[in-house]
Amino acid sequence: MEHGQSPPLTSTSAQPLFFGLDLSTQQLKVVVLEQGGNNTNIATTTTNNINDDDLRAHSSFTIHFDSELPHYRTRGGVHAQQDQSSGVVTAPVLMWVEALERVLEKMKVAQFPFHRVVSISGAAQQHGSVYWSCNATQAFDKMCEHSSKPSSSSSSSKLVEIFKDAFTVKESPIWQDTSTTSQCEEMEVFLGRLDNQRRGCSSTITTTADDDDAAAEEEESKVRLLGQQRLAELTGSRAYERYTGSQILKIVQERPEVYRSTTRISLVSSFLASLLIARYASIDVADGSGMNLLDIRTKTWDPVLTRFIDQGGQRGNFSKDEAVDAVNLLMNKLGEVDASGKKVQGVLSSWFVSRYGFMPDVKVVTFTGDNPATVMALRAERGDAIVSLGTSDTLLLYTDTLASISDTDNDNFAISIKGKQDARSAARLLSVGYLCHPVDPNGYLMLYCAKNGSLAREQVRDLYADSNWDRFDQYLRDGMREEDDSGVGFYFFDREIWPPVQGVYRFENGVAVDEFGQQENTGDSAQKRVANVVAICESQFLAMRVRSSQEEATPSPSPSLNPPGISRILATGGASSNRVLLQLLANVFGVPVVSMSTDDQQPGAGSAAWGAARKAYLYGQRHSGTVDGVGRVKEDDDNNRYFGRRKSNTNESCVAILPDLAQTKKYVDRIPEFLRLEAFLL
Ligand SMILES: Nc1ncnc2c1ncn2[C@@H]1O[C@H](COP(=O)(O)OP(=O)(O)O)[C@@H](O)[C@H]1O
Ligand SMILES: O=C(CO)[C@@H](O)[C@H](O)COP(=O)(O)O
Repeated sequence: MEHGQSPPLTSTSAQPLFFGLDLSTQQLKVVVLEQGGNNTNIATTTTNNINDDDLRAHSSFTIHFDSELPHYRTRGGVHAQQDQSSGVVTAPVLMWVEALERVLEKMKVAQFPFHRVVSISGAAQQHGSVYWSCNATQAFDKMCEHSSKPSSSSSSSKLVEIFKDAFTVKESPIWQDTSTTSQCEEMEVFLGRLDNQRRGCSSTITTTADDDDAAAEEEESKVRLLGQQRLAELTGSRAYERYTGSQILKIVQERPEVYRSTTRISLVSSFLASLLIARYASIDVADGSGMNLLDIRTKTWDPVLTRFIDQGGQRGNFSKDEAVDAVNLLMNKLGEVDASGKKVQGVLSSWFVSRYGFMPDVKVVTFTGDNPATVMALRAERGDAIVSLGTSDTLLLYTDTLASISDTDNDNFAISIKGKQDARSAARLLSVGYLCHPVDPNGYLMLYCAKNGSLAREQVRDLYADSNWDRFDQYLRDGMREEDDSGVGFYFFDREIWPPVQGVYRFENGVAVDEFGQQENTGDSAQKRVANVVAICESQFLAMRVRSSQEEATPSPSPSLNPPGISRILATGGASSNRVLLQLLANVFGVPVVSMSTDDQQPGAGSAAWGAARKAYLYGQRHSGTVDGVGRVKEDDDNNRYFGRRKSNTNESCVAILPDLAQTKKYVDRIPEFLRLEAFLL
């Protein structure tokens, strides 16, 4: 869909509607689903393989931040600090507030039937955080005052006006931020030391008596790795810069007065839900597991970690024994977690009711992260890999085990780490994380995320393919046909998550090609154009493959063609509209790729919003089902609802892209060399 254009709304049906929002990196999207009824609106002409039950697409709307809210001066929806090495990346929180109002105004102009909306849920880019001031409650109250006045569009009632003083931090740190390396280290070292103490092991860096630097370095590395392992076991992931815990710690340390005056901390998802219900909404369990603060098994905030952060980390004066009993401020600021992911957080604020004509009892169901919401949209089953090619390239694997983080023999873990090399391989092993499933209480999502996804492909397209996706596709197709498979490239325009490296490197036959010098020397050679287009896409997908199955670090005499445990990929996100890219993805993984289109005009781009609308449908209204003694729908029925009738009613085969296994063999053979070159960058 062209950004900012709305479809004509022609339906006269009175079927209920379900709203799904997605506040992603580059835009705010709304996907509206309709239950049953005549199918007269957009997205109904597509072969829509998600649309396998009573729900169909009704309409969708978008506000693109860069082009439609230019006064915030974002690029790719964000502000990156001029000094790129600082790693600071933020988004203006009021831009998100304004986007919400603007998208609803757009719907109003298109005569959207707001009165038919029954429930709303939402999704948002993960990990980003929003800091509310003590004025927030006043702002929420103001929303309710406005409702008593007749509907008006006077500037005084604009949401940005109401919320202009409601935040202590105007620029929210987002998932692309990499400025918290030292805070991550602090969190890991802290847990490593605690663990050493627990095991009665006194040999930590602080007690190393001699001044042997190498030994001290080795010791520090051991403690950190032990802490990394502990943090991963506890929260699902080792410390990542983009995760919310280290971001909060940075604010506590660098702006303690701002932290103190913050009354509540939301994720981007729970912030958006709060605007809708005009009070604080709780953090969702799946999105909350991307914070390094939530115990992934008990689904509650970890008291030791939250207290450590509240006290300013290592620079503070943490005392372990106080942790459990003391009033834990950070825990208060975070509020409750919705451990089920299915709660109705409240009803839509009367501000929206009077202004747009919603009914007064519209239910708002817990908002989640964009990746878990995509899983909701696709009804992924255990063993499915979901690849989202949005701003980030993200791979999720629906599983019921926390395999790679809990199989390590803990007591031997630290002892077996001998030096830098081992430390690097151990860190690589922990380069994925785990989130709780958005609604399955026993399910987890293994997560691998690359920061240099679509925007990096766009840069290569602009440098080597005349800023044209068709040309880019043509080069990719040409390159995929070529016999020569000697090229590997790493296009980390921004510092990558793993490996934590910034820069552009291309290798031919294992030797670095010097083409990315001081002057941007893109040249005109056709060979170079093809080589770069192919190298970025192949390397992005190879990285995804090696992360999703950790066995491939060493060459195996008889490697399997597809990564163990993955039999198909469900692809989504803006770049999944590109069939050539999906063919390459199928070839690299050696499994069929099913393209999950949810929107006929920008296929794949609306999955998270679709998943959110589906959540609104499943949990925002009464359903018939087995009811327990206190009137709740039984868990089994809840889970069946999640899976729906996907198996019996799916037509995925018509959009599956099959792998060329001869190509897959080529990629499997290349994995050891790929890993060798990747390690070389570290
Ligand atoms: N034909 C295409 N080929 C490759 N990438 C594409 C194509 N069309 C759109 N994209 C990519 O899709 C990205 C947007 O994806 P989307 O899922 O909407 O992002 P987000 O949800 O993170 O805001 C754009 O940055 C763009 O590079
Ligand atoms: O950081 C992650 C996942 O860990 C990203 O996937 C963000 O959730 C942003 O999503 P997109 O805007 O790329 O969809």
